[in-house]
Amino acid sequence: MIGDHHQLPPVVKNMAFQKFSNMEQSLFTRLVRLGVPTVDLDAQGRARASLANLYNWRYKKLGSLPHVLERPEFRMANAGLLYEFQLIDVGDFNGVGESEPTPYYYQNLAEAEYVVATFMYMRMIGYPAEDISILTTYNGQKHLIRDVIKQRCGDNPLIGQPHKVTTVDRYQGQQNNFILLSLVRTKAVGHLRDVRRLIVAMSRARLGLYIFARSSLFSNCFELTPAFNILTARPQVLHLLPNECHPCKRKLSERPKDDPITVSDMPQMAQFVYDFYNARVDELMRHRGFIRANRLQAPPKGNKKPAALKKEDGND
Ligand SMILES: Nc1ncnc2c1ncn2[C@@H]1O[C@H](COP(=O)(O)OP(=O)(O)OP(=O)(O)O)[C@@H](O)[C@H]1O
Repeated sequence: MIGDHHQLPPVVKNMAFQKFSNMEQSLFTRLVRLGVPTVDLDAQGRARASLANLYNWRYKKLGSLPHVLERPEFRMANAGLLYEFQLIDVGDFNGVGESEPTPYYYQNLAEAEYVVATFMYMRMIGYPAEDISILTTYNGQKHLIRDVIKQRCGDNPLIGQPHKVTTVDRYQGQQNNFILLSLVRTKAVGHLRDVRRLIVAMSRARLGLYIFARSSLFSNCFELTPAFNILTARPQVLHLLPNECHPCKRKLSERPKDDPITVSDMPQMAQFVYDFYNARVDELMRHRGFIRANRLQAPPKGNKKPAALKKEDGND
């Protein structure tokens, strides 16, 4: 029998079966708890070793197989992005963070727009759409992200659609090269406090993981500290290198040629992506004459005008 009791258990919808018969506990967990001898696998073959550090603390001694240290795709950086993983702090948009239009149906518009803008940015610098999955911890947010995609780039053949937009729970057992993750909540940690959900969320990406969240909330949650201590050791504003194209020619360990630009919030990212797209389409038209390119809708309007992008002096 094979299983990972550090990931999420089966969903049992019947309350009596779930609580009284304890059927929420998988057979594998039951056997482990009864002291049945088990063998722990001690090497993962999915992700860059740096990404695996976000969840290997939960296992006895989880190292990495040689191919994730040696193969070129694992040695190269992610084009256009300074870091191969980052926690991006997302503030309120027009005074709103999480919202709950109906009970337990959580949404966060700032994160939805930020995630979609990042997806569009990645597409414009050459990432294949099928290499990117968008995950979130709530069904409400999944629907909101799908709506934002439809509105911003749904019918745009230059951008296309991500491989999947779904919840962490539904994505258990699946993987993709690049994962954009929205954690939604801004007032309470909610069900990410279940470390098994955190482990699933952190372990889906092979090459890049970008987490959009209210940083102060999650980094102060005791259960999540091993992962969030690593995440918060890096700056929590998105660092972009828009002159790079996918596939990246920069090694993960190499300093980029240009100084990165930092994005302070969602409206700034949305405006940047809007301008970046228009500049690219104009350039295509200049060089290739007429092309059929959709124009983007104006970026989301906040109460304040988005600030100008900042160039970082040097990079750490
Ligand atoms: N020995 C190996 N050689 C090459 N690639 C490997 C090896 N082992 C695992 N992988 C890669 O790692 C990925 C994850 O492996 P697998 O799906 O077996 O893990 P898992 O434990 O079922 O993952 P999870 O339950 O976390 O989704 C595979 O898709 C494969 O790409």
